[in-house]
Order: sequence, then structure tokens, then C-alpha cells
Amino acid sequence: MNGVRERDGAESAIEAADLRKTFNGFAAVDGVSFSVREGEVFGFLGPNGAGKTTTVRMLTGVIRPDGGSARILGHDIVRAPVQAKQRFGVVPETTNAYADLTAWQNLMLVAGLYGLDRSRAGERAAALLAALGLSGRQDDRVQGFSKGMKQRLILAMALLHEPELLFLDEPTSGLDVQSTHLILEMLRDLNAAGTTIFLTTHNMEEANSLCDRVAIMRKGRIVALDAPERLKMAIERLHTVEVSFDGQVEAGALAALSGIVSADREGDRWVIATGDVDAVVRALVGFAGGEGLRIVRLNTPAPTLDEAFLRLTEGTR
Ligand SMILES: Nc1ncnc2c1ncn2[C@@H]1O[C@H](COP(=O)(O)OP(=O)(O)OP(=O)(O)O)[C@@H](O)[C@H]1O
Repeated sequence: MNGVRERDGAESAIEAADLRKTFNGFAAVDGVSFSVREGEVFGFLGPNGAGKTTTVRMLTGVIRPDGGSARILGHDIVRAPVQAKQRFGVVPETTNAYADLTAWQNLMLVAGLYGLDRSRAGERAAALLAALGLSGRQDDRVQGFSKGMKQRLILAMALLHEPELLFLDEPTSGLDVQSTHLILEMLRDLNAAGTTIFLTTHNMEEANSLCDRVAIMRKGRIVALDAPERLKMAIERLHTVEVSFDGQVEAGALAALSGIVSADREGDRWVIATGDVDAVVRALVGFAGGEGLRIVRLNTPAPTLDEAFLRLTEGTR
């Protein structure tokens, strides 16, 4: 194997060291370092514009880093891009299939690019199309495909040369349920068979169910890197209480109540963050009584993953 051998004997599939990329003076990726072990599913999460796609594009040799370096399966992606690219596959953020070719023609084009044996490529293409629910559409032009069908085809194209490592940028974003299910099943099967997977996603639930470890990126930097269970625990500690009164209330007065982490005004209601819903509800009832106010609405919604995600990453730079 050509992978970088680590102290514990495991190979590392990806070694990123202080990667940097600046666009017109703006640091899209601002010193990112991490390593991904062979056989791992590694998730890259972050809000829009965090720098995830830019990182993937540097790791896969699409754009050159301004600083730092990346080794993919032991090959420096800038110095030895061809050797590296033979061993990984990419499902990019935007479709890279030719719309005026059929699904089969797109796959055979990829087979040619990788110099694959024609009959072996044909067998693999047929198997991948079947596994991804596209067998019946193989001779149809891609231009008539739905977004989910295109994404499934792109995954088949990325897997044709049997890569050891697969990069996926938002693989299920905006897809229908069936496509999402087929793609996630395929990723699980691939990983069970030993393929290393690196994926970017906005979807915390997807990351939780699929990934061994996740890195959270914000404003060009990694702000957390951990097993998803830890992130789940952090989410579970976060609760929200929404309350509306029939009169004016000062933010400072609410923030001073017991159990309240923060209180933000949204229209006519207050959105309160807390780790202890019971204490906050009791405090709010006492507060309203003391101030001569009526509580006109009180909700304790479960935190959405988006909220939890923002909390985990806010104020970190
Ligand atoms: N080619 C480019 N030219 C100029 N700015 C760019 C370019 N590519 C990315 N950026 C900027 O770099 C920042 C990071 O973008 P990037 O696409 O890497 O984020 P992201 O985390 O993948 O976001 P999203 O989830 O929206 O895809 C953004 O502010 C983006 O506008």
C-alpha cells in the first residue's frame, strides 16, 4: 500500500496540512489540517460558505492550494495528481454528466478516461446502474433525468474504476427520498467493503447516521472534530422555550432569570435557550406574575438540527 503509515499501523487515506485558499483577499479556507484513516467515513459539516467545497476541490486536485499540502493515499495531490486520481472517485457538488449523452455513454466515457478494460467496465456499469435503480434508463439521455437520477448516475460514474476513496460534496442535497435512500445504502455497502468515504453535508442527521467522525467547518476553519455521538450529546443539551407576553419586557430582565442561557426577541415572542426547560418555565411564570404580565403563548419546541448546528459553531472566530 502507498498510504501514509501512522504510528498505530493504520493507513491514512487523507492527510491535510494547513490548507489555505484565498479568493480576492478573502480566506475561503484558512489553515485546515486533519487526517482521515483508511476505511473511515469522515463527514465535513458547515453552513453555506464555510469553505467545504473549496477544501474538497483542493483535496481532489481541481484547484491548487495557496498554502499547505494534502496527501491522498500517500500521493501529494499537487505533485502527483495522476497517481492520486487513479485511486479516488469524486461526486462533485454540481453535475458533471453530459446532458446530451445517455447514462450508458457517460459511463463508457469515464471508462475510457480511466483506461478501463471495456468488458469489465461494461459489467461494472451494468451492476452499478442496477444497484442505483437506473437499469431501465441506461439508454436515455441525461437531459431528461431528474436531479436524483443524475446524482445516482454521477455516483455510478465515480465508482466505475473501483476507487479506494470516494469524495462526495453534498451527495443528497435537495434529492427525493428514493434517491437519497439508494445513495446512502450504496455508501454503507461500499464502506462495509472497505472504501474510505469523505463527504460534505449540511445534514446533521445524515452525518450522525453515517460518519465515524465529523469535522465542523466555519469561516474557513475547522471548529470541532469529533465522533458524531458527542455532537448529538451537545444537541440534546440544548433546548428552546418560546414565550410571548401581553406587554413590554426588557431582554436584560429575562436574561437574569434562572436557567436562561440567552433570550432573543423574534417579532412578538422571546426565544430562550436553556439546558433546563423546567427551571425556565417556572421562572417565566414567576416573572410574569411579579410584573403583572400575562403569558399569551408558551412553547417548548425540540431544537432543530440546524439550530443545534448553529449553536455549536457560533462565535468561534
Ligand atoms: N472560485 C471562487 N471565486 C471567488 N470566491 C469563491 C470561489 N469559490 C468559493 N468562493 C468563496 O469562498 C467561500 C467558501 O465557499 P465554499 O463553496 O467552499 O463553501 P461551502 O462550505 O462549500 O458552502 P456551500 O455549503 O454553500 O457549498 C464562499 O464565501 C465563496 O463565495
